[in-house]
Amino acid sequence: MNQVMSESPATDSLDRPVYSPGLEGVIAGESALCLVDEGEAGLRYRGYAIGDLAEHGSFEEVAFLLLFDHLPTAKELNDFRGELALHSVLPRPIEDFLSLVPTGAHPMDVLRTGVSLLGMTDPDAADHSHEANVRKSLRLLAQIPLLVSAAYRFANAAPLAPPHAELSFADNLLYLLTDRKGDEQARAMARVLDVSLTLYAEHEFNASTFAARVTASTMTDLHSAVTSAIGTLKGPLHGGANEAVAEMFLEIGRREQAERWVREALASKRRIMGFGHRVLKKGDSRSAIIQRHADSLSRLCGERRWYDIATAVERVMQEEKGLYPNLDFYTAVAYLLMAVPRALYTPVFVCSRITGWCAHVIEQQDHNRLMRPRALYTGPAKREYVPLGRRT
Ligand SMILES: CC(=O)SCCNC(=O)CCNC(=O)[C@H](O)C(C)(C)COP(=O)(O)OP(=O)(O)OC[C@H]1O[C@@H](n2cnc3c(N)ncnc32)[C@H](O)[C@@H]1OP(=O)(O)O
Ligand SMILES: O=C([O-])CC(=O)C(=O)O
Repeated sequence: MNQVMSESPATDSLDRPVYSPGLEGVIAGESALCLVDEGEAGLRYRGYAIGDLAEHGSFEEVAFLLLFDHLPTAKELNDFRGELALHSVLPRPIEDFLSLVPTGAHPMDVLRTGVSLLGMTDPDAADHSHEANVRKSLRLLAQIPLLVSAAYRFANAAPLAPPHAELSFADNLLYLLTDRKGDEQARAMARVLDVSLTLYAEHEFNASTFAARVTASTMTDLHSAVTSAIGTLKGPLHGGANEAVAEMFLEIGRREQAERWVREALASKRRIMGFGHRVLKKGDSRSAIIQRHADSLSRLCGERRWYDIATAVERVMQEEKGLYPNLDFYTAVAYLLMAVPRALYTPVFVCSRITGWCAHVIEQQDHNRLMRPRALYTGPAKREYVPLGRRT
């Protein structure tokens, strides 16, 4: 603890408890994982600038940094990759579970239940220590891409894809999601996917991470906290937005239709997915990074349609609402180019954010205080109980 916190709730000038709808602006805890700053400091993971990590690092380095507090040496990175390869296997009950999934279930729902099941089969299921939490985190990081891929392939009666231990995390994920690996386009796609995984890995007390920390603060198991987080990420105001952005691009169809589509949507009070942010009111620095990569990938693939629609939508949103794109917006352009199945966009977010969630759960439980805020009561005052037989 750097600061001494007052034990009584914060009050305003009239001595009323401070209430902020949606907890906007509320400091709800301490964390050494991520700095979200709209000023010069920008976005940093454990002190490292996001631009440096995305452009010069790899997602595996970022995952190691978040879980172990320092950037890995070459040997540590090699050992980390080896350990992930070792854990790249799904236990038998997962296969049985996939055969029971109802047709048409969303992969995020399959993932939520699948991770819950992984919690029951984890060799450290009964151990909630720091060391066990780290081991569980590594297993989840290795298992989630397999679960995402298996769920999708099972639902589409496609053969399961085995993981390739010699591939990087992003190369392997691209292969699991799209069957692509090795050629020039696939290498460029995997590089952009790697950047997007780095950008998605961590973002302070966003809704899903906060849900994970609230759950973890009861000192329950790590898989329970991750299950809470997956359910929270799924919503379209949070991680579900990346899939919704792609749906919007498909609905718009052609660049020439973008302006009219957006103006009509705004006139009918629709929210435009991929714009706005609770904290980043002057723009999301991650967006410029993924936009640059989506642009180069569009050129390489000779497919400008999605990028052109996106820039047209962005221009109208700037003019009409003064709102900036968030990370989900140009990420959808990149994933469309990679031909990632749309229902897997938010599960790909999970493949990355699992690192941030696990690091937060570990941090929460290492310095725990139960999260239990208060509510401002708005219900009726005293009411007399009327026995059932006399109620009209
Ligand atoms: C990785 C991530 O999770 S990033 C977020 C992904 N989510 C999305 O892209 C969904 C679309 N965006 C939104 O719904 C919002 O911007 C949120 C939920 C992300 C943040 O919202 P808040 O901080 O609560 O902003 P709030 O809802 O108060 O909006 C402020 C104003 O901007 C408008 N606004 C905000 N976002 C949008 C949007 N995407 N489209 C249209 N108008 C918007 C609101 O209608 C409101 O206008 P008003 O003052 O005229 O009523
Ligand atoms: O911080 C937030 O509220 C949402 C977000 O951008 C993220 O989770 O990456």
